Amino acid sequence: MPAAERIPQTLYDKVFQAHIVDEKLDGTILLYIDRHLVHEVTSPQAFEGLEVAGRKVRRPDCTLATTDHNVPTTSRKALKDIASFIQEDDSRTQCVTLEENVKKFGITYFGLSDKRQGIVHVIGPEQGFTLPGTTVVCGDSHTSTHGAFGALAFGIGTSEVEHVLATQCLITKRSKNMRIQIDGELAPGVSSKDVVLHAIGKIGTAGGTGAVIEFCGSVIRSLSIEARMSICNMSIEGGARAGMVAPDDITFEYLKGKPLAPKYGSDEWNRAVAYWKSLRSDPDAKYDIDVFIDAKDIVPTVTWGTSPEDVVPITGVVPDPETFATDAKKAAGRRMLEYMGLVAGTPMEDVVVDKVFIGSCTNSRIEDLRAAARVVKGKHIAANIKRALIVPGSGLVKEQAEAEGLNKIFSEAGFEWREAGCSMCLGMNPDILSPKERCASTSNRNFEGRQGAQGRTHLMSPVMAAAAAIAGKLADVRKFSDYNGSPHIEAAVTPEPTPATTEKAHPDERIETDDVEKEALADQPEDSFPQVNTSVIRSGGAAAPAGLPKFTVLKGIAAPMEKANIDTDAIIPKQFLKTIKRTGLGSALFYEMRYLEGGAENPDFVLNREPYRGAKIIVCTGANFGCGSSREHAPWALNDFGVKSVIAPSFADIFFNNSFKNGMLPIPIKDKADLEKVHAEAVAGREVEIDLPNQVIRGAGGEELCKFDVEEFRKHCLVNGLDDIGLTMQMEEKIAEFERTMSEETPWLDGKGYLKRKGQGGKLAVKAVPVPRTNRGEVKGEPLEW
Ligand SMILES: CC(C)[C@H](C(=O)O)[C@@H](O)C(=O)O
Ligand code: SF4
Repeated sequence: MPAAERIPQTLYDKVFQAHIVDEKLDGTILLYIDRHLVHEVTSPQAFEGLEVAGRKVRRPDCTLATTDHNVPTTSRKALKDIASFIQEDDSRTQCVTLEENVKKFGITYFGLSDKRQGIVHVIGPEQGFTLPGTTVVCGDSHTSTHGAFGALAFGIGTSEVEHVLATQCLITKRSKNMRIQIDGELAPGVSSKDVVLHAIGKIGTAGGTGAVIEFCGSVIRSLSIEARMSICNMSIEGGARAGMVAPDDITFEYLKGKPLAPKYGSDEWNRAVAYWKSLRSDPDAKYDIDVFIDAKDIVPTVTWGTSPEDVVPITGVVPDPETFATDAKKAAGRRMLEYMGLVAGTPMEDVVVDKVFIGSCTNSRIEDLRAAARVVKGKHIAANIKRALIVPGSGLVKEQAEAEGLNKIFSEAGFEWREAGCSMCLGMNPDILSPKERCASTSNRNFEGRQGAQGRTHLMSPVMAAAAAIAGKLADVRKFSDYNGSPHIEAAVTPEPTPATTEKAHPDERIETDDVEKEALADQPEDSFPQVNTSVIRSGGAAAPAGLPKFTVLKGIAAPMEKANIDTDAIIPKQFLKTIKRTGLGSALFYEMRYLEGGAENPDFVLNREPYRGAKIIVCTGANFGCGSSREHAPWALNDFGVKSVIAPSFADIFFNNSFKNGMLPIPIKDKADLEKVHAEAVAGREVEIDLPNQVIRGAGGEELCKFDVEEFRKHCLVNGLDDIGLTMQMEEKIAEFERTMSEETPWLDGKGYLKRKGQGGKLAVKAVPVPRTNRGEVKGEPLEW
């Protein structure tokens, strides 16, 4: 597959190129997907869509499902089945629905009685399902985690989940190349989480918009796979589509003996490793954005605000919003301090904590637990700590930790030792914060209400969370007597080979951290796609079902908003993700902002005021609209409310995609003067007209306010109301041909054992039965859930 190229390529270019099934004139690409992970929250509507259209899952052998977000983390000793185990109705429905779907569609599934169950981004790597050079997707934004293996891994929305289930392909575009190079040596007490929090603080939450980040440099090379996963995991918090690390001996070492990896020492293994070794950026490859970080500038880092970019060294103080660059930033900063219950100037080490959460797909792997256990060993959590939870990322992590006695160390120190799941990372299960409770958390998002309505989250590394639990307040782990001076915690055990990489510093391209540059980063042009002359866009023929209402001209009231970084947790909070339908979410749109405590409408919120109650358009002057989670519930809620178009300076990638899949039109307008014209109309309460065929926005009197860009293929689908799954299915021959080549060139990607169960249909019972072979054809005797 990896043919020699004349144009120097990055790691991302190589993996992307190797998966192109078809490319249109406008740069729209049909990309083959090797690995699809599925969980209960973002899949019900996708399976329903398949069923309604009478479609099958194309590659059950390349699809792996588990249940993680909704599951209680209490003891499973008395577990009979998921239906009787989950108390909360909607959570139960979602999990039971997944079990029905995996049976119906013949997909491998790790349920609660299977020790391989866990957070979807922990189990994929653990099983060797995630492999270098693969494309990996999941209806979940933190799919970026898998990039640690040199995979191109990214989150998708539910419509795209359906698309991949049906076709094993996705319609996409090339991303920009971004490189974050971290050189030097990490000091004791500084971990990969500090590296990524520091990087996000530097680039901002929109810094990586439209880009795939390659993490490189001597620090990355020295890190274990687990640590690399923590870094790639939070690429999404830096706004990027994905994060990647070139595979090396550390990667190969990790994969040895993994159930779904090629068998170590076999011809297939050797062939795979030879291919994987080619997955390095060419020495003269070009990056659109380059960032350089010196390891000696990184200290243990914590967040103070409600966005992952609000970071400060633990030795610092709560920042003063009055010193921020613009009025909008000052106002946002004031709101954050109020929400977080903090006073500017307070030393971070004086901030008292109520709860501690060590878990999530960022930091719930064995290495994280070992590091935290080292800090708490022989100590006890402070008297003011109401609860301290350790939630292993998977049943296998839990088992390993117990074998090492870590559970004992934690229990003796006063921590709760829980079962695997997402838990208090977003609290879709019963593990939540009470209002105003403050949490030291190893998770990845500190958005308002994320861990519980009005909960206050501070993000940090596992050793820092452990230190906070012992101190009862945010604490500098380096001050723990037996911790200071010990070697770096996440150094990989395998000796580092000397790779021929491009990892040299580019001093003249280093970026500074001020806000102006953060914005400039976010504003990098998105569409520099090469025009490759292959086939032309098909128009929807008879075989293309017209599944969506057509979008041509939209005229209506536009609601003005001014905030930057409006995240999808704010658009639709987690408690509403438990639905298995796409409709009915309109009343929950912007729930926390729209309603006061007790449920009355907040009269200050724009959508509660006339004439905006009937808004069809939102005009937001703040950048990065729709950042955060991949939940398609966000566009569903907007759509259900009646909003069909959002206009903003920039959008987060997944939200942007998800909107089009629902017949909605997100319009990025970078020109401040143009955006201000539309915003002024919205503020005046006048109607705005969006004319998609002519790509013009007009005022109420028909006068032109500005023009806008839209990709040709997306416009075509919107104007004609086309279901793009139908369009992709017309490409059957090309997809089948791609699969034939793939089976010859990368045979280790065919899930042989899984294929065996293809076609067993809906007759399977949900019970543990021994499966003689894994998809590698080896005898394992491990029970599967069905
Ligand atoms: C439920 C899912 C859509 C969501 C995501 O995409 O990130 C969740 O995992 C989260 O962390 O908010
Ligand atoms: S971010 Fe949290 S909720 Fe989302 S997948 Fe990871 S652990 Fe689960």
